[in-house]
Amino acid sequence: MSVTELLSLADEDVGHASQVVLPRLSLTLRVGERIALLGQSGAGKSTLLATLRRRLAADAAWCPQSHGLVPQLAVYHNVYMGRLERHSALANLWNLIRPDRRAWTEIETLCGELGLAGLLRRPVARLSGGQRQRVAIARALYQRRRLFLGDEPVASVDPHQALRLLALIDARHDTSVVALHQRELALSHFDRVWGLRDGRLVLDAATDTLTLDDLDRLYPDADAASSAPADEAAHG
Ligand SMILES: Nc1ncnc2c1ncn2[C@@H]1O[C@H](COP(=O)(O)OP(=O)(O)OP(=O)(O)O)[C@@H](O)[C@H]1O
Repeated sequence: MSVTELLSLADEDVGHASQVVLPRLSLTLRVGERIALLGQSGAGKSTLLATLRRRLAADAAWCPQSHGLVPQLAVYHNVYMGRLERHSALANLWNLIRPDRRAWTEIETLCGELGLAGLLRRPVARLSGGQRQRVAIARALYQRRRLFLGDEPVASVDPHQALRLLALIDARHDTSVVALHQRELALSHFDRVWGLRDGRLVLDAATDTLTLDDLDRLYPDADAASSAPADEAAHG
């Protein structure tokens, strides 16, 4: 593997214990790349991210699709969980009762940048969907890793906010792989697209060589919709 490669898969079966989702997958992730991972629901984006996460655990900050937040706990504690494993159990327990001052200051700054100022004490259960998403991003940023792996981390925010959040992610990571459904965002913000369809990586290309039509081909439902009028005409 070259020094600029973070990971290389060569003809590997990627999937779950009970099911191979992406058979004989080959791809390379290089340092410095910003990759948009596209494909219709069920194409295998989360499965591939889980594999990257397993292989690159020490380098990877992880922002899961389900957010993985603890609703009863405050924003501060949820973000703090990003670094739980770096402290002793006793320190973590004590922090629950009396937040560590340095961690509080750092998380307060981070949350301010993410538009969550003033919400550190609020239980996550009392946040909006977009706010919860930003807490999940804050927890991933708090992990301080070189690589960001995100499973639809900007799915529930508006397009402007999505760009701002991605810029914050970029500022703190030299490499990222982000699953998303916004094709325009994939082309405007990322420098490479991995596109999954029918159990294969059918697209692995620089975004400046791609158009929205190229991305549309990753979605069989879009094929069906665009061919519907022709079918109707044929039957009419
Ligand atoms: N834990 C699991 N065990 C076995 N199969 C799974 C598991 N998780 C997902 N799958 C299957 O793997 C395939 C790919 O699912 P995956 O969640 O990776 O898709 P996705 O592209 O992330 O979808 P979405 O956009 O809906 O999140 C699906 O057929 C799914 O049913």
